[in-house]
Amino acid sequence: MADSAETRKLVYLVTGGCGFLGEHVVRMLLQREPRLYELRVFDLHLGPWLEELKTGPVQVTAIQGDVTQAHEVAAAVAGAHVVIHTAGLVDVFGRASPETIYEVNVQGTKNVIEACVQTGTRFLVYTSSMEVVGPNIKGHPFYRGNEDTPYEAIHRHPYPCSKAQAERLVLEANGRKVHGGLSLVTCALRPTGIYGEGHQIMRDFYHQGLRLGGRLFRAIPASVEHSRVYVGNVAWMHVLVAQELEQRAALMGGQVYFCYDESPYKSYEDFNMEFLGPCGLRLVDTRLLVPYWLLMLLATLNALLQWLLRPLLLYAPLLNPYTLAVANTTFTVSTDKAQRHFGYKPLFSWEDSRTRTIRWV
Ligand SMILES: NC(=O)C1=CN([C@@H]2O[C@H](COP(=O)(O)OP(=O)(O)OC[C@H]3O[C@@H](n4cnc5c(N)ncnc54)[C@H](O)[C@@H]3O)[C@@H](O)[C@H]2O)C=CC1
Ligand SMILES: C[C@H](CCCC(C)(C)O)[C@H]1CC[C@H]2[C@@H]3[C@H](O)CC4=CC(=O)CC[C@]4(C)[C@H]3CC[C@]12C
Repeated sequence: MADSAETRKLVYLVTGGCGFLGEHVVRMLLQREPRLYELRVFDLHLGPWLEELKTGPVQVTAIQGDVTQAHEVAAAVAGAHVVIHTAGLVDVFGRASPETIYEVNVQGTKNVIEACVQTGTRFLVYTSSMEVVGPNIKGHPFYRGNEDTPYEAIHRHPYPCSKAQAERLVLEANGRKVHGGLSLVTCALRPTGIYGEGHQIMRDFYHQGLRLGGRLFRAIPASVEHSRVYVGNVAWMHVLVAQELEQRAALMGGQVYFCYDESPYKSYEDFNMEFLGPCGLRLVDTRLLVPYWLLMLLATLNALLQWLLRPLLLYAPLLNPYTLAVANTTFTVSTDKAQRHFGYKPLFSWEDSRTRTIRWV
């Protein structure tokens, strides 16, 4: 029934559709949006897995393009009903320059907004980040906070600064008149640290553990808690928002939502052990041997080395003053705003999310 030509009439565009989150959004749309007629997947680097999706009832159009190029974005957006903008440069390790991070995350988002306005696309869902809130440069904990919790969101690092700027642009664009005279409806989703199939840092930790004889070394106190969210639930939340934006425009337009599910609050390292433990790794407590001041010193040395070596090679280890500060600051969310506004409930239980991730690692 859902496959009849009359029910399939919507065109969706997913920017960054070949990334870790983007691929899950693309697959979720194909599974859970019966009104889909065409799905445009826009990315700088297209994945070979897209080919296998082209045989189904939905027209899957792969578009190799760059969000920093306004004309490429406008061509991809033209005729789309909904844009899900996940493309971004996720870099907290100093791999890219601050200018490039701004170009992709801020200018790229401006281009997406302007393309919607020019071409008459009315619904825009933006993948923001918890990082637009915190942890802030003062290392203040954010404990079981929600979208209305007061918090000093002050940042210096280019990644959170660029995400915050882009999120503001998206929210301010809500209500703008698009081509044809109707209003643009926008909203932003703020995932906490995402995990699941395709999470590259998890694989890196796994390989690092193997190299160290099946051990990883605890650097951060177990009492520092983080919220984490399964990629399938983040994708589901994007799909649900996209589906509900039209009917609930007055309520949801211009709003932000944290992405949450039933994943337990744990330290970054203990949480990773939920998956790496069953894969044969163990976490060794060396915190008494490596005190925080020594870690900070190592992180600062890494930053200095990165700067010194930059003319010769790219040195970008996981540990730097910023990642250490994020890993060492409690950031947990507790909210039901997405449930109240558009009926979100996690699609995957914690057990499911854990099993799927372990299988992937
Ligand atoms: N990974 C995480 O824990 C979190 C990620 N986010 C946000 O989610 C979004 C997706 O992140 P991930 O999937 O983790 O990253 P990712 O790096 O796996 O995916 C980003 C995608 O965007 C594409 N892209 C980058 N620059 C582009 C450009 N100039 N033009 C077109 N496409 C471009 C990349 O090729 C990639 O496929 C990002 O906006 C990120 O800020 C938010 C919170 C947490
Ligand atoms: C890589 C960090 C852990 C290494 C710490 C060390 C070296 C002491 O073991 C990761 C700790 C927290 C992560 C970030 C957090 O989950 C929030 C994020 C949100 C985003 O939008 C993008 C990714 C990230 C910044 C994420 C990046 C890795 C950590 C810093």
